[in-house]
Amino acid sequence: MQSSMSLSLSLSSPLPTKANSSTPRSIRFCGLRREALVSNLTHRHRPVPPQRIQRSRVQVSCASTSSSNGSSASVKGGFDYDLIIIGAGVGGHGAALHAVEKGLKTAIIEGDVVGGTCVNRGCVPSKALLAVSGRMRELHDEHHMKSLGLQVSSAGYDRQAVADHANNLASKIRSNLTNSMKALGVDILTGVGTIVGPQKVRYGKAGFPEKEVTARDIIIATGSTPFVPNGIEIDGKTVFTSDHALKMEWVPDWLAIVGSGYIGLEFSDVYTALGSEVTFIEALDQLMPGFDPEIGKLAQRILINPRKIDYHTGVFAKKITPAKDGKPVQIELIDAKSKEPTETIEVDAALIATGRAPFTKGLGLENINVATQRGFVPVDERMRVLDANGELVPHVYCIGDANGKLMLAHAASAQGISVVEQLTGRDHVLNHLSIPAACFTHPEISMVGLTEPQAREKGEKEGFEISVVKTSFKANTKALAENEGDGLAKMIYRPDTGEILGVHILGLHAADLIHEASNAIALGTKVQDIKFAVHAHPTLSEVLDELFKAAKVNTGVSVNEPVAV
Ligand SMILES: Cc1cc2nc3c(=O)[nH]c(=O)nc-3n(C[C@H](O)[C@H](O)[C@H](O)COP(=O)(O)OP(=O)(O)OC[C@H]3O[C@@H](n4cnc5c(N)ncnc54)[C@H](O)[C@@H]3O)c2cc1C
Ligand SMILES: NC(=O)c1ccc[n+]([C@@H]2O[C@H](COP(=O)([O-])OP(=O)(O)OC[C@H]3O[C@@H](n4cnc5c(N)ncnc54)[C@H](O)[C@@H]3O)[C@@H](O)[C@H]2O)c1
Repeated sequence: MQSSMSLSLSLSSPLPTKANSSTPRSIRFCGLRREALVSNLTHRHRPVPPQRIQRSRVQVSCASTSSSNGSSASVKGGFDYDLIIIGAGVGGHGAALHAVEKGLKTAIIEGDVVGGTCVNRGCVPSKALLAVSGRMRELHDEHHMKSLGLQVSSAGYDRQAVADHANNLASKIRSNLTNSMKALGVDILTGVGTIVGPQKVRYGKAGFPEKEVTARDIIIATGSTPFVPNGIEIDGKTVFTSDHALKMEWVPDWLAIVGSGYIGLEFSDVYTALGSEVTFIEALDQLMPGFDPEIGKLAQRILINPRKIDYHTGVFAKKITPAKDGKPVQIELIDAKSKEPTETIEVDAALIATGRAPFTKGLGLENINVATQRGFVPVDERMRVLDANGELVPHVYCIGDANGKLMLAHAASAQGISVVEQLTGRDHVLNHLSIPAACFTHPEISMVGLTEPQAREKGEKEGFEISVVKTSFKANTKALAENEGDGLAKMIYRPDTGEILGVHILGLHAADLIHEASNAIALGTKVQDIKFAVHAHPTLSEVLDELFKAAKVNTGVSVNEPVAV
């Protein structure tokens, strides 16, 4: 199990960006327009030979047409396709759309439903539930309402209608994704895909004859499933994972959440808003160990302490037994270091949020001499798959959760686009340190780049100083108008060069605010330049404006200083 936060640390490379103005405008993926994804691309490019810049002539529309491979390109080398993608989650979808746009004859193989984890069991339904919890929280906050001059009689909810909202949203986005691929001419092949040899994939559904297809290049995009530690028995009713929780079949009075990462924290926001009491069980010594420690502490003050949440840290859930025969769920805890039993707690239900495991079984990796590492497919910085000897496997790439680099939807998609750029003649390395992440609690938490301890460590190793600046939401007019002054933004940067190393935000709409910082990192924009960018007043974006303006950079060169007129 790897957290995205810890994984992001080892990655670095600079990243300027070039937006692609001819990207179709009407396709949406998990709320992100395609051009937004493309604009996260880069760099280190060599000129593309003109004959390779073929564009699909298929017009984008959301009409549901059967797929007929709209790409005008014929496949060189006698292959059925230029590109086969195994897995139609957000990573596969992003890669497929970019591939047809680049003129590649493309097929995508899906063994279950289009959209994968994010659309069906992840980002999409969880954000629908979080939209409900945000409103419930606000309506129940009498003090907040009174200070705005509002009077609201007690707010309630209809559990089934809440569940339907999440489910309907997933269906809608799933059908948008499917239609966008069909409209662009991606062949959607149904069945579980297995690599049977170089450039050859077999796929099929149980009860149907299997088929074989060939392609010049293959992208593995098979994603992940919930990781459940040994000793924990899942019954899907009283002991469950996020897959079950998203169906919102019931709201337990007392819920234990094992793991205080993204999933644990987001679900604690949902369940406490709907009336549950929550007990966190976290193996590490503090809650939310993946966040910048200062942001983690503040998150504890805002998101944990005032709510009906208690916690046990430094303990493992060694054994969990579902409720049965009138007995509640039993959770046996052991000390994370000594492994000695500490206590057994009894709750109504337990949500297991202990990370994700790569979904790579049955993929036939042994047929191309690839040995997984704890299930993850080993790749280099260009997502090219490495074999058991550490050599590149020609024509095979792996993107998204299955490679474990950064388990986020937009990272999977950006990796897919990056691979297609390489396949169509432009060298490309994605800067993972420019990829933002967000936790959609109320208020939200977001981050990009290094945490303060990581930046300090890097500075010590590489011999540079770091500086930190902070701004509070309490000084922001818009936040105060909303009566949402709780929050902090901090930036870690190099005072000698103005390079932005990391930005962390906790506060209203933090997930949206982070993009100014992530784009600055992606584009290599320095603090001394961005501090002169103008922000509309009164907006939350002024929180970042204040942050940039508070930074003190001394490059020894005065050309960037403002000129008095
Ligand atoms: C509760 C929850 C909330 C989340 N919220 C967010 C969020 O807000 N923001 C965010 O960025 N990320 C979020 N994530 C993470 C995000 O869902 C994943 O990072 C993302 O889905 C990974 O995309 P992927 O394309 O790599 O894999 P997946 O989305 O997992 O897709 C893989 C697809 O491959 C298919 N497949 C697997 N094996 C085969 C095979 N052999 N043949 C054919 N098909 C196969 C699967 O059926 C699946 O459809 C969340 C995750 C969870 C669980
Ligand atoms: N908003 C988002 O972007 C979002 C939301 C949900 C999920 N995700 C993605 O899904 C992935 C999985 O999320 P997650 O929260 O399950 O994983 P995570 O890695 O973020 O957190 C898991 C936590 O569980 C703890 N843990 C592990 N085993 C334990 C045990 N036996 N007992 C007690 N604690 C234990 C770990 O120390 C860690 O803090 C993440 O990597 C994230 O990228 C993203």
